[in-house]
Amino acid sequence: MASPKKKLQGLVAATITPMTEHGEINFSVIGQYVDYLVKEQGVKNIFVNGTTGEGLSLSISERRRVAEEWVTKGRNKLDQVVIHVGALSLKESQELAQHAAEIGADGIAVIAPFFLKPWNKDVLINFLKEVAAAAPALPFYYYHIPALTGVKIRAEEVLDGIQEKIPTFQGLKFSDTDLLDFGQCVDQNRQRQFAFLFGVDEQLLSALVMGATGAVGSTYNYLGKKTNQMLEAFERKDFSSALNHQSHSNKSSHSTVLFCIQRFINFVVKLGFGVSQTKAIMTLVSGIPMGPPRLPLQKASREFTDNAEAKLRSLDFLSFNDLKDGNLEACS
Ligand SMILES: CC(=O)N[C@H](C=O)[C@@H](O)[C@H](O)[C@H](O)CO
Ligand SMILES: CC(=O)C(=O)O
Repeated sequence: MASPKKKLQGLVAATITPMTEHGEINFSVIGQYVDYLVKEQGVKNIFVNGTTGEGLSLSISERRRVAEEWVTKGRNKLDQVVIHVGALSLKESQELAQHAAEIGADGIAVIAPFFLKPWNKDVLINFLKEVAAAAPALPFYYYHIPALTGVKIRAEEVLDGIQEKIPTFQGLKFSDTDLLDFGQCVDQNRQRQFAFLFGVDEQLLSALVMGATGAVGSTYNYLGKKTNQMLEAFERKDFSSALNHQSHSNKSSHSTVLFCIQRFINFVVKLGFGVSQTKAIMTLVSGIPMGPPRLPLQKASREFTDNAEAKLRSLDFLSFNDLKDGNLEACS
């Protein structure tokens, strides 16, 4: 049984896997990356080898080494390190789950298998159960991301009775825009101490209203500080500040943080939000080289990186320096 440890809450950064220009993993910057998240963004939880981390584009031995590096460098600095261990091969997934336990990770998360797919909730739960059983002392999270897995089984159904099947089940990472399904997950599990982690960053405020207890996302790598202020305002039940996070009321509604976060994410979405975009933006904002993604081909992403810098520097609503310093009040 999982030890009832501290509940995972607040912001969780979906970490990028830094790479060299040749596409090899650049382990040497992970320590610096931990410090950046903690000191500059106020983010102390991470989700490793997920979508943003390109977990499914890495080899199993790379995934093991990446997980080890984050756990080692995060020791005494981070609150929780959750490792995504989903894979098409149950054996590989179990191997990664066991490995996560051995290295002292704080939890594991698993997506639905996405090639030969589970056709109903019981088949999916049985797969998740087999993975969870390989790490019987680690909190287990189901990572619901139907747009990418193609597994459209509603999360509400997956959660129904899951704790009886998976005793280590501790929460849901919900990366979908169906707020009805998300709200049902919260409502149907009120007596349980599950973590409800929302994964569509641009809709976080709406998800908080529906009962999200935290959020996992790519944008918390570089918008963590501002998003934390929104969470704090929400926590104080200060909804107008959450929506309009600013100390001076004489600014136009366009200068509000929520809308600035939204504008910024919208800008990235228009660039074609993906791992290469996230890597390029994080490199520019943090100064830590994230390199190209493993996929797609490196040349294309390097072209993108050059483009991204020019575009980021010419945003009409936010200066590059204000973005870097997290001064989203400066949004105009
Ligand atoms: C598909 C994907 O990568 N989703 C991320 C996490 O679940 C989010 O953090 C998005 O990157 C973000 O919400 C922007 O759309
Ligand atoms: C965003 C997220 O949670 C992931 O990259 O897996």
